[in-house]
Amino acid sequence: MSHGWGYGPGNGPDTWGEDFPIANGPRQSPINIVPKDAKYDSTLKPLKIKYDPSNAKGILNNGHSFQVDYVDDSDSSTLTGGPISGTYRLKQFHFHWGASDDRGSEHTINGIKFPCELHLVHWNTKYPSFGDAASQPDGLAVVGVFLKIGAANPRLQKVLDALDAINTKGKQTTFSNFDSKTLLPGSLDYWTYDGSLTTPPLLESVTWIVLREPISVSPAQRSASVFFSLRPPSQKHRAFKGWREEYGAPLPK
Ligand SMILES: NS(=O)(=O)NCC1=CS(=O)(=O)c2ccccc21
Ligand SMILES: [Zn+2]
Repeated sequence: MSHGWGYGPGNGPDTWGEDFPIANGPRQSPINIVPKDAKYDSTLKPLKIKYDPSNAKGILNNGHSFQVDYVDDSDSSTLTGGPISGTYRLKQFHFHWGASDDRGSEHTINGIKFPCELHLVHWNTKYPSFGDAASQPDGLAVVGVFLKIGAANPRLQKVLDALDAINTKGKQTTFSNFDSKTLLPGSLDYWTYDGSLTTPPLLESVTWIVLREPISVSPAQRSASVFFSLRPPSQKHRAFKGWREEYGAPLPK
């Protein structure tokens, strides 16, 4: 009997294509980002992020990571601007951690892995629901934020403190009044490309918006989440573009 997907030797990313043939599709994520190869696009806009802390609903151990789910029945927590058209609603955020400081992120920059990567998942309100949007080429927009080892990040602490209550797969608990905007770095400069979910079902419905500036996490904070550690999947090379705040100037090479 085939066991579920994961990051182990028998069920890791190299095996996912057996149950999810789209793993060999044309716009699979994650990728390696090479800043000097980013193409400037004058049509790119600044990101507009509006999150209502009261939309935070709960925190769940989904067996592969932990995710904070948001109420998404109105446009009170949205992503607009950037490379996307229309309004995308925040659905959830989650993290990808490594078992050690030298790995964990899914995207890489010049082949370098970060110890962690935050994903804020949004869905296009031109579709009636998240489920409908997830199967459309412009259905999802995920903001990726790298975490680097450094000073303790107080804004992460509320999330980390909740992990003890969800220490087994399927456990969830209330998680309210959390402003996920506080997790973002000072600069919203980004790279963007059309890609996919990085985990099964690997749907090719994601506009990736990867922020250039990382946020910090302390060694103690990282190890507090190591029991969610995930081995990052292999990277694929895909075209991507860069945007910078000053008059839409290209990101420095
Ligand atoms: N790392 S990732 O954000 O690309 N994939 C995780 C993910 C985000 S999601 O909520 O869109 C979703 C629905 C179903 C299966 C996985 C996922
Ligand atoms: Zn993710």
